[in-house]
Amino acid sequence: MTTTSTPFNVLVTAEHWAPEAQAVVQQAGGQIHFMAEPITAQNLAERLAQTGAQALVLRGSKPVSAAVLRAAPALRIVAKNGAGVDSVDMEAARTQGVAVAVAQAANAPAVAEHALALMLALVRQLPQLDQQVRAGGWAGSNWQGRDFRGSTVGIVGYGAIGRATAQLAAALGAKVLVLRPAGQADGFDCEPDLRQLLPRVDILSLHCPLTEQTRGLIGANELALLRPGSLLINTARGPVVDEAALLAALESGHLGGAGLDTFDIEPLPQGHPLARLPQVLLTPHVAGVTRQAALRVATLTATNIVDHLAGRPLPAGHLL
Ligand SMILES: NC(=O)C1=CN([C@@H]2O[C@H](COP(=O)(O)OP(=O)(O)OC[C@H]3O[C@@H](n4cnc5c(N)ncnc54)[C@H](O)[C@@H]3O)[C@@H](O)[C@H]2O)C=CC1
Ligand SMILES: O=C(O)C(=O)CO
Repeated sequence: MTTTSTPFNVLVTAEHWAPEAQAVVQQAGGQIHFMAEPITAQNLAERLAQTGAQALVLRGSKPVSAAVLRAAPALRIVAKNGAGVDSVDMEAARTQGVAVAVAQAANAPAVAEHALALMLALVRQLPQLDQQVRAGGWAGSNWQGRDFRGSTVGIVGYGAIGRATAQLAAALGAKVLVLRPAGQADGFDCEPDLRQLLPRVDILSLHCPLTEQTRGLIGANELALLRPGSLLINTARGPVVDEAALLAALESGHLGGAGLDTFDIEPLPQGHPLARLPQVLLTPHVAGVTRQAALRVATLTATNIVDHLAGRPLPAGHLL
């Protein structure tokens, strides 16, 4: 059992957390506090100050700004209950000596399966076929689909999720091309230049974090470099893609379809133009949320907190 020397407080940016994760914290002497939605920078700062929390469990993309961190002098770790820390001011955390940890790779298999599900559904035009049958249509042998096997899948962001997605796609017979410095990544071909990679792929799947370098990484120029009829899968973060450019590429027919789990604004506003396009599959930022992944993520997040507060080093890749 993990223990820290003194009792500590953990604030969770949600109303629930897996009981198994709570048990890990409580057995180490931690007291858990929850927060109700909506969570803003202001009420998060207030609650951190009020609870004197040493650890913050970040569920979802709640704003952990410099002001929030300044309001929490006792805080020693922000533990993301997941992978993406784009809502955390990393520079301010460094300045204040607050560690930022992720549940590295714990939801990767789930996100990879979701990305692959989006790819297959789009390649086989499942949304359109489903609608056709419901409307009384029956294309039958007049329909011609296309194989996923033999497609080239481009992977941008070859970390835990990118690697898992590449493996699943390859297992189904796709060629994989990874955006990475020359050489090979686990046997997959690599291309170091995004502009060279884009015209070589049928499906582009995004798995990089949202950073100042990746914001708008896929804009109008990049979309134009994709082959006509290509597919875009974004389970990373909405702003990695220029949403207006994406819409234009879909409406012009240059892009054959898109599978999107993440958006500029979440929840996706009602009546959003993307929701009017039949060649677009939309899911509500749930790629990483399976029962199994949620449990792995929560218990790893709890272990990261307990270990860090006890002065034990976290495994490589967990502490950013
Ligand atoms: N839709 C969902 O439910 C989920 C989405 N995510 C998103 O997926 C992202 C990736 O997660 P993991 O694979 O676990 O993270 P990771 O840290 O294991 O991998 C990220 C990879 O992206 C690479 N990268 C960083 N900047 C890049 C750039 N400019 N160009 C190309 N590659 C770049 C890194 O070198 C690293 O290999 C998260 O940051 C998060 O935004 C993560 C989990 C769930
Ligand atoms: O882990 C993450 O970053 C998420 O997007 C949560 O599902």
